[in-house]
Order: sequence, then structure tokens, then C-alpha cells
Amino acid sequence: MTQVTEQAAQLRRLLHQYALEYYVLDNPTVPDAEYDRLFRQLQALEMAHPELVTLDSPTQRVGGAPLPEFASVTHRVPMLSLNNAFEDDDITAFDRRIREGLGQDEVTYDVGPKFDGLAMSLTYENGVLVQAATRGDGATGEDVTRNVRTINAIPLRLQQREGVALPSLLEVRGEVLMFKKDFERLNDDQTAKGLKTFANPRNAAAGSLRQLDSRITASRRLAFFAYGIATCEGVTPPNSQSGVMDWFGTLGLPICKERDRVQGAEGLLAYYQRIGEKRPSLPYEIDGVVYKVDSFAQQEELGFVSRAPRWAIAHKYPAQEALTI
Ligand SMILES: Cc1ccc(Cn2cc(C(N)=O)ccc2=O)c(C)c1
Repeated sequence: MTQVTEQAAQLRRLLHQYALEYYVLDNPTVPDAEYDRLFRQLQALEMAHPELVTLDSPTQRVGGAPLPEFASVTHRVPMLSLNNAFEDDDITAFDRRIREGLGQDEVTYDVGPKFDGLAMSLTYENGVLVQAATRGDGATGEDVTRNVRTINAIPLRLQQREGVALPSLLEVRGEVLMFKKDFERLNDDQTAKGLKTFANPRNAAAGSLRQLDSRITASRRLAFFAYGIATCEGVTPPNSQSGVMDWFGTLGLPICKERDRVQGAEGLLAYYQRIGEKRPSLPYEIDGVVYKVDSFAQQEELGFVSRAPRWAIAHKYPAQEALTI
């Protein structure tokens, strides 16, 4: 390693750590000016030595000329669609079917908000983000890697702990969304520029990801929460949904702090009630909560019906009354 190569690697390590603290942990330990100083130092180094630029360099989040179109991507593992439930009885029936299917008298569920954004699949090779694809029809989606790289909450490189191996291949599923306050700010901005406004944060996020010019995507404030694993090679992942979520947290992937692990139908309904009460004050829009059987072995035992899993369901809230402007 030459001296400048080592210096660039050290700067990238620091900038990754500070960006994680700022965007994912919401707990910066250095002033913005310090981040900016190091960022500019890396930029100068890369300008003087272009061979030092790496795919995971924070200077490469926004780059490249606009694309003529999006390439299509075939998902290694189809992106699921969830069955919906609206009534409490549907949920007690869901839990009963599962208990009977497993021959268990109580089942542990991993539960979380159902974000009103866009499903996204991220592929990391040896810890470096190499591809991002939309759901599309579940089997084939669009390659939106350039645009997703501009989302600051999505790490360009997974956090590596001393002596802990990273997967050679990891496919992360999650939701790209826009927080309510960033949505309002964007619409104010659009109005000031005489441009069209967006009907809701989901449309704003979709419109921002559909841009062929990633500089426009970079100007929108998108967020991301990881919620599942599709493929993992090179290391053995945890054997439960909640274990994977905790693991993702150690890798520097943003995990929603409202998620939980509950027991049985009453645990599910208590969670639905609790999140329903918090919903208006959440910083992002949700259209329900998602319940998943926690154990992967139990998920495999239950399998799927057509394209939707028997082991998961979305419990939806009534449509929210129109936002009072
Ligand atoms: C000039 C400047 C530099 C950086 C930032 C925001 N920010 C801060 C940090 C930090 N404090 O750890 C890390 C990444 C980052 O993007 C702003 C708003 C303005």
C-alpha cells in the first residue's frame, strides 16, 4: 500500500463512520464542518490520484451522466407480495392457521410498521453496494443503482467489525421512503418553482427514484429501512427474522426502531393498537403493520400460497383522513 492509498483508505473509513452516525444512528460525534473538511481532503486526494477512487468512496454518491433508460434486473429470489388483513378476526384466524400448521400452541412473531414507500432490493458483494433494483412484477425489476447510491441512509459499504467476516454476497430487502417533513419541504420547493407537487410521500419517493438523472434524485431527501434478507453467501445468517434485523443493525443498515417481537394473536393485536396510536406522530407515513413468523425454520415449514407467504400478513389501518394543509 502506498502512503496516499493508505491515507485515502483511512479517510474513507472515517467518513463512512461519521455518515453512519449522522444518517443512520442520528447521533453525530463530530461537527458537520469536520466531516466536510475530511470529505474535501479525500476529494483532493482522488483528484490528484484518480486511481484511488473506489466504488464505495463517499465522493461517488452522486455521479455519472443521466442514463438513457433503466436496465432490467431479474431477482435471485422473487420479491414477495403480502396478503392484507383489515379486521382483528382476520388476525386471530391468521395466528390460528399458523399454530395448527406448526402444531404449536404459541408462536413468536417479528413485527414492524408497513412503510408507505417503495420496495427495494440491495446487493452487497464483500460488503460493497453493487446493485439496487425495484420490485417490478416481483420477478424482474429496474436497476436504479445510480439513484439509490445518492440515499445517504444506505451505506455504500457495510460496517465491518474486528475479526467478523462479511458475507461474500448479501441481498437486503427494504423500503425506500420519504419522511413527512421532507415531503412537505419538497412540495413547497416545487410550488416555488412552478412545478407540479406530489400527492403523497410515496409518489414523491417513486418519482425521485424514477429519475434518469441521479443529480435530481440526490436533491430529494429519501430514506431507507431494511426489513428482510433474500440471499446470503459466505457466512451463516441468523436463523430468525428478528436475529437478521439485529445483525443488519451491526452492519450499519438502517433498522426502524418501532419494530418488535411479540407472542401470539394478543401480542399482534396489542402491537397494532400501539402503533395505531403513534401513527400520526411518526416521522414517516405507514399504511399498516407487518407480522412475520420469527423462526425461518417455521417459515419454511409453512411455505407459500401462490406468491404470498402463509407465514406473514399485513394488517392495514383505515385510510388516513386527508392531510389537513
Ligand atoms: C458542510 C456539511 C457537511 C456535512 C453535513 C452533514 N453530515 C454531517 C456528518 C457528521 N457531522 O458526522 C456526517 C455526514 C454528513 O453528511 C452538512 C449538513 C454540512
